[in-house]
Amino acid sequence: MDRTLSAGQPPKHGNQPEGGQTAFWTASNDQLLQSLASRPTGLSTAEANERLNRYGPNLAIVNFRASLLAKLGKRLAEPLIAILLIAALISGLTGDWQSFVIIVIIVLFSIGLDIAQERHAESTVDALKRSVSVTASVRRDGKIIELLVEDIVPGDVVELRAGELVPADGVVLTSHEALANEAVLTGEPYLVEKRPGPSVGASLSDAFNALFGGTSIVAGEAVMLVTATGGASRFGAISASVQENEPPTAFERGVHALGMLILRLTGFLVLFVLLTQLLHHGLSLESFLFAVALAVGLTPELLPMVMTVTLARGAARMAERKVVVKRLSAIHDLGAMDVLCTDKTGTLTEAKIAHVGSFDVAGGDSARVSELIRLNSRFVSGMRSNLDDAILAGASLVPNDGWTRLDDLPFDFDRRRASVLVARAGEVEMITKGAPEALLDLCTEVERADGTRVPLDAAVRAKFTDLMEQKGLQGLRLLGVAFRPMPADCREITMADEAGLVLVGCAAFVDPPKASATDAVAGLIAAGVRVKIISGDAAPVVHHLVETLKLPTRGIMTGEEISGLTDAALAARAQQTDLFVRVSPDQKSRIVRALRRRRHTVGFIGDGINDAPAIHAADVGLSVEGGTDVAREAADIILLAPDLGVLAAGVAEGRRTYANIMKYVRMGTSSNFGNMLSMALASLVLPFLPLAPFQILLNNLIYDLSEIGIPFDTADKETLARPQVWDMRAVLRFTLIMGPLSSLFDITTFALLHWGFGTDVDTFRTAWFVESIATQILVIFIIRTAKPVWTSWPHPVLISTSLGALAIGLVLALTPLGHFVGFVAVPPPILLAIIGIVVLYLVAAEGLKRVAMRLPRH
Ligand SMILES: Nc1ncnc2c1ncn2[C@@H]1O[C@H](COP(=O)(O)OP(=O)(O)OP(=O)(O)O)[C@@H](O)[C@H]1O
Ligand SMILES: [Mg+2]
Repeated sequence: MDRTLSAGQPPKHGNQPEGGQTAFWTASNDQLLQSLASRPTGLSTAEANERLNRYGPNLAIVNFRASLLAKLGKRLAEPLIAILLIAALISGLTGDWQSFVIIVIIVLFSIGLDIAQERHAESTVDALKRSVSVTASVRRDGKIIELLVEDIVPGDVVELRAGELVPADGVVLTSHEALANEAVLTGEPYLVEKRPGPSVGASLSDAFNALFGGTSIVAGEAVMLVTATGGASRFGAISASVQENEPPTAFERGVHALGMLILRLTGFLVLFVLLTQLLHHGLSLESFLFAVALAVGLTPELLPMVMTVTLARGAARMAERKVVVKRLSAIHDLGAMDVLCTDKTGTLTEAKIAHVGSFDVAGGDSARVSELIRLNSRFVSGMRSNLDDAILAGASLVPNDGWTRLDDLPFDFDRRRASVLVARAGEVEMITKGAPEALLDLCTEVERADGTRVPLDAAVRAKFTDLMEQKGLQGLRLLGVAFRPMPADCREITMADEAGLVLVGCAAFVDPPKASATDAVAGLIAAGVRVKIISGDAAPVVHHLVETLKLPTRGIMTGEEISGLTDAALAARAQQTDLFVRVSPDQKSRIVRALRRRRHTVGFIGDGINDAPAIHAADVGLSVEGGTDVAREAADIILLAPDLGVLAAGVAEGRRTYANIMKYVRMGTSSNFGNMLSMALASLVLPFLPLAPFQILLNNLIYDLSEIGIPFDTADKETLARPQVWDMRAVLRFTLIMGPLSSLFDITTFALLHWGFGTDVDTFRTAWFVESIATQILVIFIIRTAKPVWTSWPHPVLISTSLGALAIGLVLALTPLGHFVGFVAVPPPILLAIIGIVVLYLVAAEGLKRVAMRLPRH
């Protein structure tokens, strides 16, 4: 079999089964270049365009956005809608065309609204996502260009650096200490070294020369030849299934559980009504249709629409404040978030790092330190950090000092250092820079200002440690600098060479604190969000920052302490601690998981490679526009302006979303449910049905209309002031208080009409219709807020949809138009009595809601 050929000819669409892909990594690079008709300098634009047409875009999920038809199909299959459609069918078959038409309108209305809103939401989110999409450096026409990942084709040659995502499947052409994180593919947290092949084994674990789309480079650099893109790549198939089964948020689970509960209650109620009707009046078509109409009335068919619209509006509003939401449901998590973890650079500081000086072991100014650290930064490969930029800021670009680079060991966040091997006039030296405390442990000697070397004894060590502490407390970030003379024939270095070093001193950097952070943190704390700082930097620097910004924090833990703790012990400690210093990337995510174990809803904001695992582990992962690709890819939300202040606005948005969905839920569980329940009960006592089946449906349709405005509503300051988490007990409490209240007034109405006024069937139904519509709709103004109704003003859209729907209902019931649906003129005394009951109900609801909405005590 010609495996190289099939690797070069990926299918245009479709998911190849995992493992169904050939082991392209067993072919030599020359073979692959040949079969892909490519060369190390890359493709030409013409070739690339032709291939883009042939193979399609490099998207993990081809046509993931389902077609309109598929969306329609999905919705028609939902149980709620299925119930409605069966009901319509039965009505139609039994000749009840009015019910048939009304149910069909309800279905079309709810599905149409839902799909339209979802499409709108998708296009909003897609546009936003595109604005933060990831690019790759591709060799085209002999130049290096930044290209959207989706435009990459088989045969492309891509340059990868630490912090970047691998955009497609391919092989390593050349590499320099490249380490890949393939956890998405293998589940293994270890970093895998990548170097040119071919490899001999066909299994995934042998593929040291293969790079897979969706994994990332965390250290070093590599140049890759793309062999498969889009759905033909290995990760394409996996991510398609992952994406579809994204686990629901706690909030979505709660809403779903409630939906199922209502569904079950509905089933029970319908059977109950059917049975009693059967016993009382024998089998009748009308009572059957009545039961069906009750079921329709009980279904919260607008819930999906309310969820999508509130989220999409939330996303759009957040976009205005330069916050891009990649995963819509993250808005819920943001509203529920009660702990925010942040790294230091960029969020709490300006990330404008400047190299302000260097000192030797005795604390004196040192030009030697500056010279060595510059050599290191100049020759080191891999990710260029902002510290390197600061070091090289003043230096000339191509200094003619005779030094040449032989080899290097790029920076990674676990070693926290970087080394270069350099030579000049036969003299070979390794120069290492990194976190000074750790560097100190690798040193055996120190170089003094006069150039002499002395052993690094306890006294020197203590003095130097003291010095670092002092400088750190002044807010200076430090990088230690050391060197090691190497044999003249040395051409390569390994990690084992990073020992027996000669310490020279430290370079000092400033990164000004961000003044706006003080208010932003205060705002978050006032909103019930605890802020924790998780930094790879040293304790004194973080302390200084916290003091300068006057951040209220308690407790501190170091990475060293954390590494000695079990997950359970860490969970207990992490809750009480706000500062974490010298932590590794892995520890950042351990802290996040520990806090989640303690039932906190945790946010994590960061920009580096070292933050990506924690961003991924958090309930809501946040990154910033300038962050590394891996961090931005792992994030659910991206801040275009790295400002914690906008985050407070995002949190408020999440809570508003939550509040509005709760309004719909409360309406459904109390007034609507109460009404339907009353009707079921009344049907047992009354010699006739309280409403004709299609009148119930009409009632339901008008009620639905009144609720379209809910997603637009405003939320009270009090609601925005604390994290909002789905609380089933609170929902049940509300239902058990407000539901019976509504039933009480319904039954009073029944009694008054039937026994008090002794009305005939049609008058009864007309009057009941008016009472039912008015109470159901108007109560929204009461239960939309926990505050006295007159102190909280609803959004104009909600006012108009509610009052508009009410007007339609009243016109239908009280004007000659009502004759078409079986209504008659209601005598004024009855009308007055109904108005009285409605007013009394609203007053009672206003009085009781405080009890019903009282927060559970923690
Ligand atoms: N380019 C580099 N070369 C050598 N050492 C480095 C380099 N960059 C960072 N370090 C060391 O690694 C440590 C951790 O890196 P860094 O401070 O970026 O972590 P972090 O968790 O992102 O911190 P922050 O909270 O400031 O964002 C630094 O304090 C420094 O000692
Ligand atoms: Mg950082």
